[in-house]
Amino acid sequence: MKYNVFKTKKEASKAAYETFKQYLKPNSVLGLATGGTPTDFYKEIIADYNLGNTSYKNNVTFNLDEYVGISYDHPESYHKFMDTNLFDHIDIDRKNINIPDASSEHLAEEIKKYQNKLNNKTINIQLLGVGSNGHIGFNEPGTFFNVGVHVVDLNEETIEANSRFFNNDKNLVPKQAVTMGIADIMKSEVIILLAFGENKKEAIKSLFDENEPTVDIPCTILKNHPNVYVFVDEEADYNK
Ligand SMILES: O=P(O)(O)OC[C@H]1O[C@](O)(CO)[C@@H](O)[C@@H]1O
Repeated sequence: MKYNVFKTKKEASKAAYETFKQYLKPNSVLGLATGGTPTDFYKEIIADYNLGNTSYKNNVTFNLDEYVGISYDHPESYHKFMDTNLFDHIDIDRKNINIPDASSEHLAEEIKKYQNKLNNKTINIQLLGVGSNGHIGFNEPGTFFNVGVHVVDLNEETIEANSRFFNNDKNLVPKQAVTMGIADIMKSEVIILLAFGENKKEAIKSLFDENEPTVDIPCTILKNHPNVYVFVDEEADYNK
């Protein structure tokens, strides 16, 4: 695991983008994340695209997750998030965008479909954030490492943390999500994990301690991945 500390989220995101670009090919399959963490990273993608340095015409994307129970046009749906923060600003072909359809009435079928699509591709570069409880995607503590795409009940800590996107009202936060599983994430060739803020420090620390990976802190499975880059700001630096 390569560990990189920068003063700010902005600087760390810029450096993470440089690493991303080293691996980026015109036909790379990209695994994408949402939440507060990747926003500056997406700004870097857009800025470089606007300079004419990149094109995403032939890239395929897979998002990690989506809330169950809110529509695509809800401002906090991850479909909307991706359009607003990235897809509306680059030349990606809409038919190459994959995000779990968590609003489907046939969720079990949708999950199967998403799993099949993932099984037929290799994610070349996976972008990850991490929850303060160590979740990656929405794989909450206790999730088995061999699990694929599934519906998850969000735990209290996650609902509390994400209420900042829902007028600070926990009751408005969806209680479930569809998420790629840890098994899917671990198949990615390169993982770029970003973490910003004091509340991520413990999760980051768990990536570098002497302990074996544990389902109690899902991100610790990344110790078993051969090619992970971690970018943090000073507040999330576990050495401080
Ligand atoms: O980036 P945040 O909002 O702190 O959330 C942490 C992580 O949890 C998720 O929201 C769960 O998908 C990730 O997208 C995110 O990186």
